[in-house]
Amino acid sequence: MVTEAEILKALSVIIDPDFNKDIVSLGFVKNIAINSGEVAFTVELTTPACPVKEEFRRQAEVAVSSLPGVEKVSVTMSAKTTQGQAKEHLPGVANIVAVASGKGGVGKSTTAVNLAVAMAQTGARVGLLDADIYGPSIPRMMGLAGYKPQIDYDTKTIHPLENYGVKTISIGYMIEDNQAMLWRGPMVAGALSQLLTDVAWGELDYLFVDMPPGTGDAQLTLTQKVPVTGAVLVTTPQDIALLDCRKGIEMFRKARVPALGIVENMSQFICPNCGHASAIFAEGGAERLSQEFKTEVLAHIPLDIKIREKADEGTPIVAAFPDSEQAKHYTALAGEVARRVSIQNSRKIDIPVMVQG
Ligand SMILES: Nc1ncnc2c1ncn2[C@@H]1O[C@H](COP(=O)(O)OP(=O)(O)OP(=O)(O)O)[C@@H](O)[C@H]1O
Repeated sequence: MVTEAEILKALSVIIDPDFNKDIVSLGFVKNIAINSGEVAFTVELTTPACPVKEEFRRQAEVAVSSLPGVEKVSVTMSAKTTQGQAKEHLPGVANIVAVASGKGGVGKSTTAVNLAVAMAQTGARVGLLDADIYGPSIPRMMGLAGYKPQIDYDTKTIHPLENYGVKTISIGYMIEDNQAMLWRGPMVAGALSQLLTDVAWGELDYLFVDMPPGTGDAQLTLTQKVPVTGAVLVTTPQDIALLDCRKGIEMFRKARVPALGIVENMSQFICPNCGHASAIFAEGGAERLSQEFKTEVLAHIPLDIKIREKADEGTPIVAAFPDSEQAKHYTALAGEVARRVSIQNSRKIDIPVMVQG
């Protein structure tokens, strides 16, 4: 009969490319059960959104099936998301990921919503906090406009609203349209602090924070109040957007928040009639920026009418058409973000946080 040691030896040829180590040394192999010729075990990854999950399963099956005496192999794939330092400050939240842009209107909220829903579709527990206090668009994009969250005044807790598997909170749920437009810095900081600390998120693997554009009060509040695992920077390929994106990366760097990578949105125009892709703006800018800052381009999202229509209707494209070409970009992006978060956490860099109040 095959032994546990033989199984582990066979599985130790499988290398996780992100950590550059084999899955046995990484402690991913669990619950080995041997019943004469039948072998079962679990491979526990660092995120349910692992882009190479199925490849790991296949390799594990092949490796163990080739052992003498093994007739049947069943591999269970599971995941335990690695923890950033958020948990100490927001109990239950494993990682906070900021979705930011230097410039307004580049599609940051559209990206944040589709990324959050795509991540939830992998089985991860996901929250989305709308930190765009002046112009909250999450309620509309998540199909939750007009809904009000339940607020428990005794315990000072706000209960998030949920749609498409994502828990969300936004100042837009609590105030009438455009009321916050006239708020000043301290009010913005106060409102955001409250959204950061008083929401009953429950257990989350990823809390995405849709930031307002630029490098202002909200960015300061977020990075000073809670430990952010990393930032996803959204830009369009235009020079001016890239220039502002650079400022965004620099701002997060100063706050000791690493850039997980860049999303180039409206990369190419996809003609709704013939499907032809044309690069309206210059190409290669996001790549140059990522090289300069030693980060990665996580996705190129096309300028596509369906993406806009679905966002406006309150059904993000990944929820409306999960198998579409457009949705695949966001699903791949979710995998890349999850990957970068796992890598970031494995580095165990001590990100000092200046926690205030
Ligand atoms: N890839 C895309 N294809 C087509 N339309 C898009 C795409 N990304 C975003 N849009 C559209 O562009 C407009 C601006 O997008 P969005 O509101 O997400 O930008 P933003 O950067 O969050 O803006 P703000 O700075 O106001 O917060 C919206 O109408 C949205 O539907």
